[in-house]
Amino acid sequence: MPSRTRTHHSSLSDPFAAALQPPADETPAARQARVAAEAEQQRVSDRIDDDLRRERAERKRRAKREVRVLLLGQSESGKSTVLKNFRLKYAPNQWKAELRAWRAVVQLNLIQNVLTLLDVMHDRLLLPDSSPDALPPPPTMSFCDGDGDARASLDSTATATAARAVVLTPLHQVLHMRLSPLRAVEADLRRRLGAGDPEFAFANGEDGALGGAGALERRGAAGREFSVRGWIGALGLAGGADGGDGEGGGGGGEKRERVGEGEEGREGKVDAATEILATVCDDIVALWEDPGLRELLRARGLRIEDRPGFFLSDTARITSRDYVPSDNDVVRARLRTLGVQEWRIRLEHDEQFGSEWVIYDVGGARSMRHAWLPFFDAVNAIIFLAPISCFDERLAEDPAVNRLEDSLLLWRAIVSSKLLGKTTLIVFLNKCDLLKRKLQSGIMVNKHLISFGARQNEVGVVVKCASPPSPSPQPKGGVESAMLMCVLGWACVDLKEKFKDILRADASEPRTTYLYATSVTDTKATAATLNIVRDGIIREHLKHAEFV
Ligand SMILES: Nc1nc2c(ncn2[C@@H]2O[C@H](COP(=O)(O)OP(=O)(O)OP(=O)(O)O)[C@@H](O)[C@H]2O)c(=O)[nH]1
Ligand SMILES: [Mg+2]
Repeated sequence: MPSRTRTHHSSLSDPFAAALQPPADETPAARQARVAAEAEQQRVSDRIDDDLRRERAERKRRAKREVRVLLLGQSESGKSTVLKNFRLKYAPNQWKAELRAWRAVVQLNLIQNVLTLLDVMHDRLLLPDSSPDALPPPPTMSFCDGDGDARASLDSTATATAARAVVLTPLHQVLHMRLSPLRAVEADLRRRLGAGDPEFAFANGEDGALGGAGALERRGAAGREFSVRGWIGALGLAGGADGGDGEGGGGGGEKRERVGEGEEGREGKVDAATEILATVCDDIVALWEDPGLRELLRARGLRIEDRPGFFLSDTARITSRDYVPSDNDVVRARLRTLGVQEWRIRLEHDEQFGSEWVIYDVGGARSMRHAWLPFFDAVNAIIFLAPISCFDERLAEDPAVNRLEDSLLLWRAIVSSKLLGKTTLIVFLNKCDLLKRKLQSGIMVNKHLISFGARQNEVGVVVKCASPPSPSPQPKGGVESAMLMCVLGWACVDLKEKFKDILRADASEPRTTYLYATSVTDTKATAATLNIVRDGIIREHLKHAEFV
């Protein structure tokens, strides 16, 4: 056995090879067993190599099939809401399976609505004779625009005076007292949804999001906002490989109990939050329908019904013991995003190319925007959300900045980015429903947006449009409604132009860009828009991949 002898000799200078050598006195039977074992080891090793090769090839195939989309826009622009719409439309079975898990979030939103009302009353009940200065600004999430500090302070003085004129009664005191236990329920729900977990955080100004806010503001809706790094973790959803849907950015951490099931799921009984909510249902309804409180809200310029996560109109339904959130409840529920969440969505009933989508949902607050950059060169398309209803609001993180101006600045940064030169850009001019409501209440766009100054004197144009030129049909509701449609149309058309102007002036490369006026809480209309968007993205993707 010359070769063996040779190997044996070479092993003298190689301690590792020496260790692997068969003993010099190996018997034929032992040799046979050894050779068989080595062959088996080789077979296993080859199988592992094959598996890895197959996995790599599958990953490559998948990457070709995958469509990657990045959702961008300031906080509260509607990014997560678009993601929800996408899942509702294209992964309906998984969506349905998760509805129940959203119950705690909707309950938390409702309780936060109630606590905001209690805070508004609290100051009034505590300070019946206080001076106007003692009253803090209204607890809106974003700041209403003023024409500078002096004007703002005049406004707040007038607001405080009007609020002081509202009389609260002992009934308000009783309701306040009866509903106060909801503070503990709120804390409990927050804990169940992830408080104390380093992966989760509250928006209590940790990122400067509430800078410059007054005391009530800090206690108000914004201060209460709840943030999560990932729904799957917060809601205790199964997610991941089986469902073809999971989260990357926020992954890890222990699996919490399924909050949607809570104690009920484990023990067949109703959980504490649900039980307490059921017992205070009538008090919540009484408080929300109370004329005195409504007057106080009006006096303080607080339109809580326009705030994200508003559920007071659905109190009876949500506080029932067997409440399961509807599609629309989940779409309207507010859960602020932290960091970047990666969602893998396998489109149900769709086997063709483009059946796998990876959607990145990011936190939109200023302090989180640095985390967007690493995803720029990895996506086929960006859906940019610009909430156009916020023309009269200022950024929570920087009250000096108008929210609409911030969106325009963000848009400019995106179109001028060289990294995004080949990326399909889609803009959703979002929250058109809220814009319509604001215009209906008499607020004018050009009063708040400096860059719309040129339009300031063109209200006449709107008035002239009161009788729409034929052949446009007269909208239902007569001249007033026609005027409103005109204002809305004018604002949208003008804003669309504004976004296009920026694209023309600042784009790093010329490219197709799609702009849509949306209200993404309207799931039916959004489903139709998403279909068009999906087809457009796939077409662009195929073009770049040189498949067509
Ligand atoms: N009325 C109305 N509300 C909307 C619309 N789009 C989003 N919302 C609501 O606005 C709130 C904020 O939406 P999100 O999707 O959470 O906003 P986001 O951009 O993900 O915000 P961050 O996670 O903070 O970056 C939610 O309560 C939504 O239901 C819209 O078109 N109309
Ligand atoms: Mg979000």
